[in-house]
Amino acid sequence: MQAPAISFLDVTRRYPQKGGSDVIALQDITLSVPQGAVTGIIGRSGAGKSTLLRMVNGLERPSAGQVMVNGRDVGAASGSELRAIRREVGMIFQHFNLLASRTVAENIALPLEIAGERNIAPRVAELIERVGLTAQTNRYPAELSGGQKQRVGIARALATGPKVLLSDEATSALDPDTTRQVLDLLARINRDLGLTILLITHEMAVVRDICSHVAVIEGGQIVEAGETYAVFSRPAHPTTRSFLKGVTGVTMPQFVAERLRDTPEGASEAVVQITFTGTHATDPMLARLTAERGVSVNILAGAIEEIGDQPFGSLIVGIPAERAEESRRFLEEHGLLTEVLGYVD
Ligand SMILES: Nc1ncnc2c1ncn2[C@@H]1O[C@H](COP(=O)(O)OP(=O)(O)OP(=O)(O)O)[C@@H](O)[C@H]1O
Repeated sequence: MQAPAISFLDVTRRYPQKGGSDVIALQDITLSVPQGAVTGIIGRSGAGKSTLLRMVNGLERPSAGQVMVNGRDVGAASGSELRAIRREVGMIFQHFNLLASRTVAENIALPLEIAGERNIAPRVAELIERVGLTAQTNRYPAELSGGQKQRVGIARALATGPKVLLSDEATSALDPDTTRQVLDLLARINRDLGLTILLITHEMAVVRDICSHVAVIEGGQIVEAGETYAVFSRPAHPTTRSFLKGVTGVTMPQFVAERLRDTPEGASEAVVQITFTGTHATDPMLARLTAERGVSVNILAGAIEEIGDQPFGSLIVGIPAERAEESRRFLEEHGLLTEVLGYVD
């Protein structure tokens, strides 16, 4: 197996407080970020996301443990070694951090100038084309939309040819359409350049849309991590479940919600949510349930999305109450996930 692009090994970060106990921003974090993948770290405000991200380019150092980037120990690096790591790690920001007095081209050229590169113009032109800003080459940041500013940020981060791109809430200041476009651009860059992307976000929709892997952080600890489709289909931690509310799957139709109750006594149907991922998504399991077991299934709502490159389907169905348990077992045995949401008369 390929070595991870980034590994956090038992990383703790404490901030000493004058006259008080330390703030523990991160505690015993162990996490691998796979090469060439898009990995999302999701958490609420204050969970420790920024601290974790900033360790990858040495803006923060661990109080204990190690952060390895492409086999190099960032926490122990100094001087030229740290500069070498930083050339391999680009970063984009929520508020873009562009220089107002420089044009699009001049902002993108800046890291190349700092690195002492010559013959910068062709490289800048290529980067501008990659992010779709050729018509804006000589504009100033104040003349650009938020999405265009973030494209400049992305081109600037790519200028020195990094292997890893860090994204600090890059779409949090953008509207949903612009967010979609910027995420599409990041996904394309990940594919075309094989760049590893590590992003932090507080929105599960961002994880759903571009991350193949996800880690959920709370109170400075990773509470759940794995491939996105796996975490989405079987979220184990309550925090993950609360982040997932409304982000995937189907919403219960109003006419069902109004009649739903918790107890099965005397009910005619059980209302069951069925989730299927990967290859199971296209299996005609409901048809088989009817054909093989003679159970008639009443489809109430459904949606199929793509999560982490895998089909991810959710259905809400009505199943005759007295056959519900047997039907659930049948579906689970064939790799689908089921949950009884309630009962209707
Ligand atoms: N320099 C510092 N000194 C003291 N405490 C700090 C410092 N930086 C961060 N912290 C604390 O560490 C914890 C984690 O902060 P961090 O900024 O990493 O969280 P976050 O998840 O990125 O939050 P947000 O989304 O609000 O930026 C918080 O409790 C924060 O107050």
